Amino acid sequence: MMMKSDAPKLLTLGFDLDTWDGYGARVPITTDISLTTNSHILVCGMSGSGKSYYENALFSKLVLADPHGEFYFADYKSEDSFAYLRSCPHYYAYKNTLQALDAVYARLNARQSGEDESSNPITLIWDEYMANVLSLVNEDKKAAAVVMNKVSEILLLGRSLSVRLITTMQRPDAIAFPAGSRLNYGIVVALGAAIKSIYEMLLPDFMEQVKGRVFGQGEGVALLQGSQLHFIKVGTVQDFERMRQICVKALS
Ligand SMILES: Nc1ncnc2c1ncn2[C@@H]1O[C@H](COP(=O)(O)OP(=O)(O)OP(=O)(O)O)[C@@H](O)[C@H]1O
Repeated sequence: MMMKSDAPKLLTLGFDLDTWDGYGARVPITTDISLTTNSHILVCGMSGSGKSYYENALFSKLVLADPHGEFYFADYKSEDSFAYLRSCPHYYAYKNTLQALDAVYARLNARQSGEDESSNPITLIWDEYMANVLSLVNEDKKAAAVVMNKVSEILLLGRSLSVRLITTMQRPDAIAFPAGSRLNYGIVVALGAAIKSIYEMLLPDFMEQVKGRVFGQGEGVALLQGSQLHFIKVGTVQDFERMRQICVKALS
């Protein structure tokens, strides 16, 4: 049997934006990422909103929160933000991103069948998921559907099997998440300009609270478990070298 620990494990998502801007105080916004909660994370925002910067910072914080975690990184765009990860065995760029998905999906299936009795958290971080899916759809619709179904299965079944998905994209259109699986992101972060159509998809019940808000780069909203809305500021990374070392080690 999988041995599961449901002790709370806290991940800091950012800092309360209004307290920071109003009083200069950094009040962390944290969330439980133990097996008792749904800790799939969706990060979205337009180009330049600070997604990649946030992803690096979040990745290193997650490694510290999940010291026994296993990590895979799929980097579809494969540009400079994650270049330092290129030599890591669990880093998969451009056309190889599906290998990361297949590795994680196989682990999900092995845990589901009972063949794999481990329960340490397995996390797949997938940068530019939507762009990757759109490109697959253009190449081969059936193959793209298989990929989207695997992603949906991870979103639907991952929590209890300790398999987590973190995806970033500009617009999280429902088309890339069959069977309504987008609802299974327990943590949703939208950075930068408040795009009404994106908020309507992700925060339909919170439109009044976000009305009139303006967000700059590295600022935005975080919705936790579909019910707690926060306005967050990512803040600056204090020690890039240490952050990179933590991420490299996690993918090695
Ligand atoms: N919180 C932050 N603090 C300081 N600089 C930031 C922050 N967020 C982003 N930046 C800087 O802003 C620029 C754009 O950020 P980033 O590349 O993360 O955006 P992006 O949303 O990933 O854009 P794209 O989708 O085009 O890759 C980068 O130079 C990055 O270093």
